[in-house]
Order: sequence, then structure tokens, then C-alpha cells
Amino acid sequence: MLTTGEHGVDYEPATEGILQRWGPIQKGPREQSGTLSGSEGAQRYWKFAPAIRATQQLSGRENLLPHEDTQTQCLGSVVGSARIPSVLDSQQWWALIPSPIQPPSETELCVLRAREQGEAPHRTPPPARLSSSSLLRPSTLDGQASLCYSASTGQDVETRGLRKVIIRVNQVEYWSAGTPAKTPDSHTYADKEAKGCSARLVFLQRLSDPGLIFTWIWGEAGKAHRLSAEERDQLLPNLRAVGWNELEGRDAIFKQFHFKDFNRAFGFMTRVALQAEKLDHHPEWFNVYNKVHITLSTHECAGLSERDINLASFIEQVAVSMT
Ligand SMILES: C[C@H](O)[C@H](O)[C@H]1CNC2=NC(N)=NC(=O)C2=N1
Repeated sequence: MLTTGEHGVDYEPATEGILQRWGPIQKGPREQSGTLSGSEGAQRYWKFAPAIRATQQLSGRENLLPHEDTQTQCLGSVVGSARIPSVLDSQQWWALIPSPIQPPSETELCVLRAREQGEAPHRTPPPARLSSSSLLRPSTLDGQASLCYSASTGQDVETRGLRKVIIRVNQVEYWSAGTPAKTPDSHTYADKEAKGCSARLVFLQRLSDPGLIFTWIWGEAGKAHRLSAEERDQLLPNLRAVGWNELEGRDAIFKQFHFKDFNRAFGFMTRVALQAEKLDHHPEWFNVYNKVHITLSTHECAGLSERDINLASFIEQVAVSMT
């Protein structure tokens, strides 16, 4: 849908909450939109208006003036854009500009469809070339949230281009204070007062870094609960589509993974193990040579909980990056 902006130039408004491919991140000094003048300025402003507005929404700051001098690209959610201190100047702001050129990839479409069906995990895992994908969603915070991500190479996240991760809970910014020299590979936000708050996550990365995958995982502060029939209808189809099956006689899900060799199988298990420990949620598994069989269930509630769905989704992403 095209909308006519204040300056009479058409632009496509951003649709909040929908995963889109973003164009170059435009870096610029803080400026008021009033300093933009002439048709070219207006055109550029309105072309970028959705992203700029999203930036304002998120940052609570006034307009940005984008200009093109960076190779950096980003995939993200239209939940907005992020205030990203650049390497050069921590006071600079960044805007994420949605690219009108590239249509969404099949994977993104799958993610979109999955989201439409209730924001369940990936239907199709992201291919290696896709630099990012996400279970990103504005969500209700239940006291604790974890953000984790994995990279397909052993390089640390900083060299892979991640600059900043921001989570906002009720407009308050968490996890973004300062410019970390190296972003840790997971964050946990925990606040029992935050129950029922809405939270959003924003991230950036360079397009040249394939395989860096983010998972946005909502943990639970309280006791795990067995998924209701309704929750299962919503969450399980996407996992079934990628080979997870419910066990008979036990409330658990199961999948067999095959890798090229033991190295990959064990690398996969190592990464899953580290994440499992972080989440304090552990798989039951079996490995022989290149095969890994995994069963997920939550002991605490003697059945399937959202923790299993989240862990399965993480496991999927790791498995894809190993093949
Ligand atoms: C004490 C510890 O937090 C619990 O035993 C955790 C550890 N890992 C777990 N993993 C699984 N799959 N289910 C659990 O209930 C569980 N509980």
C-alpha cells in the first residue's frame, strides 16, 4: 500500500511486526527533519520515512537524516530500528532502511506465514546465505526473557558484525547500555515485576555474515506448564514440518538428526549443550557417529512446555548451520 506523505511523495509504510529484508543501514548525524529541504531531501526523507518513524518510536528521539556511506546491511523486524553507536562515534545514530528492491526470500515468507499462524517457530530453517532470521516478536514478558544467538563459524560476534542488541520493555531500554567491546552471546532479562509487560527486540548485523542466527526466547519465571491443546495447535505444526514428532505414550517431542560426520554431530551437540545449560533446560539425547537423536520434554511439568518448543527451535537453527 502506498501512502502519500506530507511532502507529496509516495512511500510504503512499514508494517509493524512483519519480518522484512532491510536495505543498507544509513548512518547519519542527529538532525531534525526540518533541515531537509528541497524535493530531493523530501523524497529521501519520505522514502525512508517508515524506517525513520520506527526509529523514532523505538528510540524516542527526533528524526534522523540518512546518508549513504556504509556497506552495512541488516535483516530485522519492522519492530523498528536501533540506536547503534557506530565504531567511530558512539553518539551517532543509525536508521534501518527497508529495501524496496529485494522481495522476501522463500525463507522469510515461511517465517512470515508462520508468524501469521501464531508466531510459531520457523517452518523452514534459514538457508546459509540468509544472514538472519528470527522468532522476533513483540511479546508478553513473563518475568524472564533470554536472547540467544548462534554463529555458524567460530568467530566471535563482534568480528561478525553484530553491533548492538536492544531490548525495550515498556519503553525502557535494557541490555544496551554502553558499547560492548564484544557482545556476549546471550542475554537474559529477568524481572518478576515485568510480568505482562510487552517487550521488543532489535538487532543488527552485517549482511556479509551468513549464518548468524538469532533466537528470541521467552523463558518463564515461574513454573513450567504443560502446553494446552490450543498452544499445541499453534506451536507444534511448524516443528512437525521440520521433522519433530510427538512420542507415543509420553508427552515429548523427538527428532533424529544426521550429519556428515562425527565432527559435525558433536559440534552440533556442543552448541546445543551450551545453550541448554544457559536455559537450564536439557535435552535427552543419543549419539552414535553422525546421528543424534533428541527427545525434549520438561521434567518439571512432566510433559511438553514452551521451553521444549524454544529449545527445539534453537536446535533447528544450529542444525541448519552445521549442514
Ligand atoms: C534444577 C534444575 O533447574 C532443573 O532440574 C532443570 C534442569 N533441566 C531440565 N531439563 C528439562 N528437560 N526439564 C526440566 O524440567 C529441567 N529442569
